[in-house]
Amino acid sequence: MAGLTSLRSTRVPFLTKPKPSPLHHRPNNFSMNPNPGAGNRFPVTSIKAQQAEASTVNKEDELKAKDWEVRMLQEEVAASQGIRIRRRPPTGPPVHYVGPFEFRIQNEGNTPRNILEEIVWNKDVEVSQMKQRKPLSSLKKSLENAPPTRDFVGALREANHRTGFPGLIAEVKKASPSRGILREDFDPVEIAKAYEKGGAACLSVLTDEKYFKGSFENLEAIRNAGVKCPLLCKEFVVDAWQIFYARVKGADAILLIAAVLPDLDIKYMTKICKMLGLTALVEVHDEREMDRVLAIEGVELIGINNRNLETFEVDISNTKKLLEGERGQLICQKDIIVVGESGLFTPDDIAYVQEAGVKAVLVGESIVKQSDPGKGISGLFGKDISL
Ligand SMILES: O=P(O)(O)OC[C@@H](O)[C@@H](O)c1c[nH]c2ccccc12
Repeated sequence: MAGLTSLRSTRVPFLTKPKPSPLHHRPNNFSMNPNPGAGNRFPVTSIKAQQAEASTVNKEDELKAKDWEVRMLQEEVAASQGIRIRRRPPTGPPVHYVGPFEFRIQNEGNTPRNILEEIVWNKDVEVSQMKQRKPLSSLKKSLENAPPTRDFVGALREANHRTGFPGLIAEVKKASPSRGILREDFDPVEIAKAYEKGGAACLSVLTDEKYFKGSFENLEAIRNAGVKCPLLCKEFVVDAWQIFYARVKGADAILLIAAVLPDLDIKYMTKICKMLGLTALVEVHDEREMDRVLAIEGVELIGINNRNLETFEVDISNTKKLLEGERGQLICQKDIIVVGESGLFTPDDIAYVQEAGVKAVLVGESIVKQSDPGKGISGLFGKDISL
């Protein structure tokens, strides 16, 4: 993100003088008349109305400029943390913009650079529309009578102790941008029940519709069908509103992606999760993201994604790489549970990530594709883990 990192050096503060406001152009006798009404060409009321109108226009312009500057600063902070995903498509400064960022937008296309960025940009629009339909105040009302959440981390630890294998988070996943449709006859409740019967400790339910063909209805239906496993809402969170929404729809845990969220967002959102009784699964893909997340107080569950969400490349040795040396030691000291995510198909794969240090795994494709997803679990572990 050279554009952002180079911002500081290219910033030329207030090179251009602020444009005079329309009020500066008023005729001399326009508003300074100490004796209004006497021989004035402009009636006083219309002068006041014009002044008021001009000042509202100025205020609006000013607010737009401030809003834009805040966004530029947020992007600068994100870039300084190595985050390559831009939260929204870049826009030029508002009309009449004068200020430190005026040389900022240069040669930047507003097409997403990769699939993750595209998903995030879409999510931003989707969430702002959903927020209008269901404002936070109404979500908070729905939560007044919500049943308590289930202990997601507790279920993983318990399964790990009981089976000697990493606790399984089995994913209810119909499709993905990298693999297309995984299963045509997709009944989310039936799949969820089969997973539970097959020994899954927790379930992950994709809720993104556009790219993963999931939905919040699926999450709600699984919750209401009497499934006891704690449920992870698998979503691209860009706004704290989504956390409240997930809780209303029956989630016990929610995904936060470090490639998308700067540290401050992760801190703030993990606090909101705690307040709502939800577990945050904070997902990382490389060393830098792992180090950022390890420096945040209160994170108890970290997922290592073996899939690069920008390129779709899958490499399960990523889990091992990120748990080697001091990072692994720090994770042990902090008693953090690590989840090995994506690309796990065989008992050997499970043994490999377990050896690397994970206490849990997140698996979708290899089990959802089986005609009986419950039996798919025995195939994955090489053993029936339901007993
Ligand atoms: O189907 P797989 O390769 O077993 O992967 C499951 C899960 O790890 C993957 O769906 C996933 C991990 N992190 C994500 C973030 C968003 C969407 C999807 C994901």
